[in-house]
Amino acid sequence: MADTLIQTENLSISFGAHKAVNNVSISLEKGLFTTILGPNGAGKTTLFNLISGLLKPTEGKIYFKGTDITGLSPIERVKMGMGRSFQLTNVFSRLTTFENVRLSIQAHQEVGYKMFTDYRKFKSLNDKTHEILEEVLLKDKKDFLAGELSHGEQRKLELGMVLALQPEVLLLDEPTAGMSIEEVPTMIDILNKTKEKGTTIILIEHKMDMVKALSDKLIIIVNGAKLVEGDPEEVSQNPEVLKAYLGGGVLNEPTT
Ligand SMILES: Nc1ncnc2c1ncn2[C@@H]1O[C@H](COP(=O)(O)OP(=O)(O)OP(=O)(O)O)[C@@H](O)[C@H]1O
Repeated sequence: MADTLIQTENLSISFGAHKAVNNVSISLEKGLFTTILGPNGAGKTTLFNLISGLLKPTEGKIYFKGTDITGLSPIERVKMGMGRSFQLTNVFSRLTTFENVRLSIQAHQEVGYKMFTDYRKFKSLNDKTHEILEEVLLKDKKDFLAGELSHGEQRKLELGMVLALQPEVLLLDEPTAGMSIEEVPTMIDILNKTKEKGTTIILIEHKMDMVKALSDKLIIIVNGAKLVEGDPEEVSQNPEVLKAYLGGGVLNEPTT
């Protein structure tokens, strides 16, 4: 049995009278690729916001490697090894692809402008930037302004900027949203390689072909509550899950 990396215990949040996340207890294991699935408005992004610290729960606890992190800020959680993508809001469109990734590494290493006087630091930073650009398949675009990249390339850049933070666990909310169908397989490749390197990945995704290609474990959220979690094959045959997906079609069809 793999080690638990993140655990939520009876996690809830209400917006007014609406309980967007309702008493959710889940375990996210080290090394596993876990996908969180559920209908629109089920509470998946809100659950991510609670795990990454953007929202504070009304009730319940969150643990990272056994430590209670419920009261910690998002930045403190990043420093502990939790990385989350933010739907392009962190990409600087007037900097090059290369500069965006390098800045992210610099921020993580807390290296200021003084590094430009230290050649070795400068070189190791540039080498690391090249390495990440290669991982996210953007080496050829390194000198392009981020604003000139296609939407799909910007999503890869965003992923590169999160990888620059060397996270132990990566929280990805629909990383292919808005991408063309042709670009999706490259994102699947990148995520598979990231997993092979030992990063634990938690994904929110609607594209079933992608979910099937990547997931070791599924967690189904419906109406803010956990319906079921477990092995993808078993979960996708679960009668309650099929019912929640209106007759079972959704889990068996490749969708947009
Ligand atoms: N800050 C907020 N204030 C009020 N209601 C909110 C807030 N954030 C989310 N909600 C509500 O909580 C519910 C869950 O939203 P959430 O975005 O988490 O769903 P989701 O499962 O990620 O949906 P989708 O798949 O469409 O992205 C929705 O009804 C949404 O309107």
